[in-house]
Amino acid sequence: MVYKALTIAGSDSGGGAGIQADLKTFHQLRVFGMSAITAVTAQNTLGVQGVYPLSVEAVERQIDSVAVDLSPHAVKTGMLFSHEMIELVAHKIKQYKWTRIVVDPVMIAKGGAPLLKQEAVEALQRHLLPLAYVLTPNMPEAEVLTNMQMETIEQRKEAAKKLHDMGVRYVVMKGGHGEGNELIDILYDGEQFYEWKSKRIDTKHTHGTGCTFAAAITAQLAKGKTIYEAVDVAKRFIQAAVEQTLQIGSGHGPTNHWAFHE
Ligand SMILES: Nc1ncnc2c1ncn2[C@@H]1O[C@H](COP(=O)(O)OP(=O)(O)OP(=O)(O)O)[C@@H](O)[C@H]1O
Ligand SMILES: Cc1ncc(CO)c(N)n1
Repeated sequence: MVYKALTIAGSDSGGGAGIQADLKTFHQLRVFGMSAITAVTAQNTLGVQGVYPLSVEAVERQIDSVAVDLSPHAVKTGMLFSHEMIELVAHKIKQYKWTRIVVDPVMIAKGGAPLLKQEAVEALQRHLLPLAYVLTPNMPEAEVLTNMQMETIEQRKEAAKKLHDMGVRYVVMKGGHGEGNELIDILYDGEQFYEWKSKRIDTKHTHGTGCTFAAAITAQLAKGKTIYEAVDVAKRFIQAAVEQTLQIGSGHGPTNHWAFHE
């Protein structure tokens, strides 16, 4: 059986985040990767030098081409940039009756460059969250989506409940932006919370951690794994990828997509 996953996201020329991180992660987890590119970014380990969105029509064609011929088992969304693109993606998810949807609500790159227009946040809340099987916000993204504070674990759990109320099936709150040496990722399934704790690795090479983590969840869901199993593998995948970074580029380098073996 060949498991297939589609990523609808932006291209990172530097290869560490976006479409490139997703495809490398799918591949490493033995899932056939396909892509619909929403925007091309000129990007490296030093930052984002340019953002060039594709037309809605170009994205629609890519999604249709994949959908009619290659039927993905799971779909991930990353950088969507505008409300028009969000509405299109929501429409396509409904049209093709896709259910295993992982929405990574990408808003800004680590260096601060915007990857989603501010006015598109409402479209994300209205159109995409209700279709999300899994939502993987980092702490600043969860703050924007819920208008709630994320300082304590209790506050993050309350925010997860609110996101669940907004229509998300499973909320995975990433803990990369937290304080202290311990990193806590939280899964909320509407009833219970599950926590993954790990030691924060002291490195500046964390470009693309969020994309890679969400892509690993997507790959596991494509194989029919449960959400708990998917997050568990993703956590181990990202831990190994940050632990064994490649030390390339002179800024915030990419993670190592070769590091984890199932
Ligand atoms: N320094 C670190 N050491 C270990 N794990 C980390 C580290 N930084 C992030 N992670 C893990 O990586 C995953 C992604 O978390 P994070 O909150 O950094 O995502 P993100 O901000 O969306 O990343 P990006 O915007 O760079 O794609 C989480 O599982 C988190 O626990
Ligand atoms: C294209 C793209 N998507 C997502 C991120 C977030 O890490 C990034 N830096 N670039």
